[in-house]
Amino acid sequence: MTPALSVQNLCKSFGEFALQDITFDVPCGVVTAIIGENGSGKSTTLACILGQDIPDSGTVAIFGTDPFQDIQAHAALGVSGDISQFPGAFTPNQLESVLKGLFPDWDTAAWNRLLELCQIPRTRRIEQFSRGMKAKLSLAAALSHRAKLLILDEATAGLDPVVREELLDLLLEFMQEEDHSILMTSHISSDLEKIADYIIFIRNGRIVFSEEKDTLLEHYGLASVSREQLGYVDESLILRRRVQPMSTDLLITDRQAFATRYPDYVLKQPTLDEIVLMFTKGDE
Ligand SMILES: Nc1ncnc2c1ncn2[C@@H]1O[C@H](COP(=O)(O)OP(=O)(O)OP(=O)(O)O)[C@@H](O)[C@H]1O
Repeated sequence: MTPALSVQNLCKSFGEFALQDITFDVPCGVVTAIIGENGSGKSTTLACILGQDIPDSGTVAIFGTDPFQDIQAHAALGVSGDISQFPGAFTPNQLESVLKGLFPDWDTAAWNRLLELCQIPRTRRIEQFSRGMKAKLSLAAALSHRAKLLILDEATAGLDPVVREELLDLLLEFMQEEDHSILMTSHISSDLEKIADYIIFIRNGRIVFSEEKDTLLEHYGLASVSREQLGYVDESLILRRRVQPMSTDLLITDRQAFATRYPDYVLKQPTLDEIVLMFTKGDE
């Protein structure tokens, strides 16, 4: 099946920073999250996909076609978060008039429902909105033009837990349709643990790993071993290691196998943050 989004060998340099050979697909029906430290290249990747930055090389296909040649592919795309900036002088009602003209499939009923649900005032200027209100408005707009692929850049950043939960519920509702997909960036691992199916970790402009979230959380393990215990551990089970003052942390690829072979060792299921930390601070 044609993926919702296919990114091949994307490269983009800004002085010392270089996005290098970014390649991944977002299959239909899947939520893919790009994670990584500040400045690792997440937003640049999205900006290249959306044509806001011109890549030095590489290709982007949305539902199999070049989004810059095929207007239909563009209409299939909903954008939210930092990358979607609406004119502050507009009210939501004025914004709707513009969006209706831009998107032939505009769904007025969905827009009305979402504005009601998110308690967005229709006649207040957007520049007077709080960050949470802007985030909800931008997601409402993305969800109201019957997009099949949502691209969300830090869509839940800076929001209180209640608003975050509301936005995540809207995204989960969007994902009820099997041909819908999401590509998102986020630093909030609890959000990702709730909605992402696939995790792509970028560091210094390169993909370090891309893996199913369930594989990361269900199969990986985090062991804490003494120097003596470390000597007995089968190297082939160790993905990353991080030396601590009193022990060594090991990121293990097969938690079950490790638990069977070393039943007395301290071992737990890692969080997404701990996995990222092991890839960032640990050694191979
Ligand atoms: N228009 C630009 N001109 C020059 N440098 C840029 C530009 N856009 C991004 N960069 C640089 O590219 C690098 C990656 O930035 P990017 O915004 O993609 O990171 P990020 O992973 O999204 O970070 P964050 O988590 O902080 O949002 C940074 O070093 C940034 O300074």
